[in-house]
Amino acid sequence: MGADWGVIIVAAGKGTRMGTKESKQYLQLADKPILVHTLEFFQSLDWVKEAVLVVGSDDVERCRDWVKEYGMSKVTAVVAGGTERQHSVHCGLQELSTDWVMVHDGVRPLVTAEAVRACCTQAEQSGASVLAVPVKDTIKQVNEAGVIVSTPDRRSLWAIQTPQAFRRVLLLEAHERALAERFVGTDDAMVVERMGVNVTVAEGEYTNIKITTPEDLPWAEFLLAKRRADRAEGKGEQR
Ligand SMILES: Nc1ccn([C@@H]2O[C@H](COP(=O)(O)OP(=O)(O)OP(=O)(O)O)[C@@H](O)[C@H]2O)c(=O)n1
Ligand SMILES: C[C@](O)(CO)[C@H](O)COP(=O)(O)O
Repeated sequence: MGADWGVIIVAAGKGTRMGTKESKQYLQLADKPILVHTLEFFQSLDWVKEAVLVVGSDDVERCRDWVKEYGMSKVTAVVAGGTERQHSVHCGLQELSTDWVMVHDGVRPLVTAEAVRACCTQAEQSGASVLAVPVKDTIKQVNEAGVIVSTPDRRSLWAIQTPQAFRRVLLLEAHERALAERFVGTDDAMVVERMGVNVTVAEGEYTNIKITTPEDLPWAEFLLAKRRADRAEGKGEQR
């Protein structure tokens, strides 16, 4: 990686689909809250110089305490997010000064350095790149009556993940425009794509799951335990 990078970790969601009283990013995964795993991961990447954490307004103080407690020296700001994920990213963007930025979901704690490196390397070449994996199932488009209306060619379908990596000025301009035009998308690539800018995909890993619904939790526990066991045997990524 030629450049210094910053990362915005968005964790201001309510976790409605998880259905727990405590928002999912604060649930325990093995020995630590999910969000702490994610923060520790980015703290460990040598090309990441700055991190901004975006959380719900009621959680800012406890997260600032965690940043101190867990020694997250790269976290330069903990700020309150907005009503939609996109608004939370916009809040985080105001706090970053690096030329290159990644946006990452706080609830994707199992991303690997190899995948993030691939995404950042590709972004430095193309200006905008996101991690993604080819879709493994046959996908159908279904209408309101439950009837299949089309079967898109699977070879062109990718499941999009984070991090999503961009030149900061590009992402800022795209977010400002989306805000002014009241466009709300489900990821950052969408706000950049609509400006007519090409966003490339970098192939990631199926294990970079977004913890979304209750069945994701035991799956994440398993993947984390396996990764730790592999590391103890000197296999896989060491950090
Ligand atoms: N207003 C929001 C909404 C989401 N997020 C963050 O964006 C990431 C991906 O969103 P998702 O998995 O959809 O999380 P939630 O919005 O919390 O989940 P749900 O849609 O089930 O309520 C999460 O880390 C979430 O905290 C955010 O920072 N601000
Ligand atoms: C950005 C994302 O992680 C890509 O998969 C996703 O769009 C996040 O939010 P969602 O609410 O689950 O769509």
